[in-house]
Amino acid sequence: MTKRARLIFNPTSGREEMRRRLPDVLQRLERGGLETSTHATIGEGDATLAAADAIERGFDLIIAAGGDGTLYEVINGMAEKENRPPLGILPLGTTNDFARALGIPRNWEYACDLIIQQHTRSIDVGKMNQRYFINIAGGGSMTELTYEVPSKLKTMIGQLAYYMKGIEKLPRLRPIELYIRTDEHELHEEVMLFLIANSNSVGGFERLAPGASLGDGLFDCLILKKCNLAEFIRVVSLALRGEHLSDPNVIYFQTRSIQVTSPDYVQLNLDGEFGGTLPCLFTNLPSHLRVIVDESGQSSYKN
Ligand SMILES: Nc1ncnc2c1ncn2[C@@H]1O[C@H](COP(=O)(O)OP(=O)(O)OP(=O)(O)O)[C@@H](O)[C@H]1O
Repeated sequence: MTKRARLIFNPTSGREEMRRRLPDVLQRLERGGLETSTHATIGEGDATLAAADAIERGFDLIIAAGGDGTLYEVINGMAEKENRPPLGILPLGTTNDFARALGIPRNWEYACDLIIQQHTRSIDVGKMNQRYFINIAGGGSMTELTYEVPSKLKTMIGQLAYYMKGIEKLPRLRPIELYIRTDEHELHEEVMLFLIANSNSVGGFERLAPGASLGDGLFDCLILKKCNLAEFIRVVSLALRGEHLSDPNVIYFQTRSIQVTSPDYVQLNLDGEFGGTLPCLFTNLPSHLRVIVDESGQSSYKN
């Protein structure tokens, strides 16, 4: 039976690939039995409204085409609804951390074929106050950098934009004072940054949270204690190799809910987007969303 899909795409994502690909994508989905209508996003927040609207209109499937930013917005439109149809992903953004965590290929034809096959997997969703995330949340000086890169700039120079911004920001590192409370831990610490990971593939740091699994109902929490620039750089280079968890400057634990407060003004980053400021409560919503994945080769998916 033909199913109705709603394709929500960001025409500015990546190198504007979706603009060129749209007719081919629609044709391929149609041939695979998915009658697909589209919504091109017009700016920030639009994908959230479009996803909520698609659920209300009873679509069988929602497809998010773009980068992590688009995906974040779509999930925020879906997470509070009672009925949540499966979510397909066409990873056409500059960064596609989440798609990579699920083993969804960047190749649009292959990604379309996965959506046609509709093999789903239930994944945990992170809730932070009234917002939702799937990859990672965090706060601290370094985590402010991702959403400061304007979308236009990202389109033009892609991944390079992140590195430029990162380098610019390094001398501005400053510690923040945090109070952290979970069922198991209570901490009061001066920290450089804290990260709450849901998946294990984050911002090019594939081994940042090696224990994180999208289906275990737990967050992997990483806290980098106050340190100097040399120590900071050492931890970052260890993190690239996945060897940072035993560093004395790193606190690591798993938990299902975590409360974070601070006397400082601390901005939050949710899946690379600005996510408000502290205080906040993070809760893991186990198996909250069904995402279409590759049945055969989920190399990086851990269960
Ligand atoms: N028509 C539009 N014009 C400009 N920005 C848009 C438009 N539609 C959506 N956006 C915004 O663009 C942001 C970035 O989108 P997305 O993540 O899909 O692409 P990207 O920048 O290539 O990838 P990433 O953010 O993963 O690096 C989204 O957060 C969204 O709010």
